[in-house]
Amino acid sequence: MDTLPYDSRQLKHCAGDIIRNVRELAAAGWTPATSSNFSLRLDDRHVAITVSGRDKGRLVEDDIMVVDLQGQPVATSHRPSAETLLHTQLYARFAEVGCVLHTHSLNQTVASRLFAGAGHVHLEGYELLKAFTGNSTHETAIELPVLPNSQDMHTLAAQVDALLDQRCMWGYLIDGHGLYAWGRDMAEARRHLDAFEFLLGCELELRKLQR
Ligand SMILES: CSCCC(=O)C(=O)COP(=O)(O)O
Ligand SMILES: [Zn+2]
Repeated sequence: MDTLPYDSRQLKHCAGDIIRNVRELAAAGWTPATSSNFSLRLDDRHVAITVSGRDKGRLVEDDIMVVDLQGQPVATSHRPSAETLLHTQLYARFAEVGCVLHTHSLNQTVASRLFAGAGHVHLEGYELLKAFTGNSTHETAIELPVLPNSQDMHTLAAQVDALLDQRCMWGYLIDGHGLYAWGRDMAEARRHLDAFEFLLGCELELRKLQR
């Protein structure tokens, strides 16, 4: 009999979705050296998230585990991502958030260093801004926040909460670290992640050309 507090078929479904998508992100070089972490909402109290320290390009079903909305492991001895709190804070705060993706691509990491002083990356006038839910024209701008890095997830989560108190956003950079992006489901979170990656690449190229 299944006595788990979540639907194990749903976990299997989520694990497959994470594995398929992360394989593509890893093939693009966005998850170097066991970096990055990924999650999907299972239900209103549980989240499927990657186990800490695994090679994200070679994930198997056993590399996806369940945590509650406080980030505590549920019915498993696995250790969840070291950055679990940065995922669960979004699920706990927004009932509509269904997926959180975190990657360490070269563009994301270089941009986080370059724009750390400004505290944000200004993205304006790009057609691709329409990839972000809520935008319907290129005649708009997004400030992608760049937060100071910390090994203390409570410090990082407090910075994110302070930003979310002020504005609606679909992602942020952490200095010298990488990008967090989210959405209502995997497709939307992937679209946001892909759009941030492309736009950061554009900004870095422009900086090179303007030198
Ligand atoms: C070797 S990468 C350092 C940790 C990190 O930033 C990351 O994204 C992966 O951590 P996890 O515990 O989720 O494997
Ligand atoms: Zn990371």
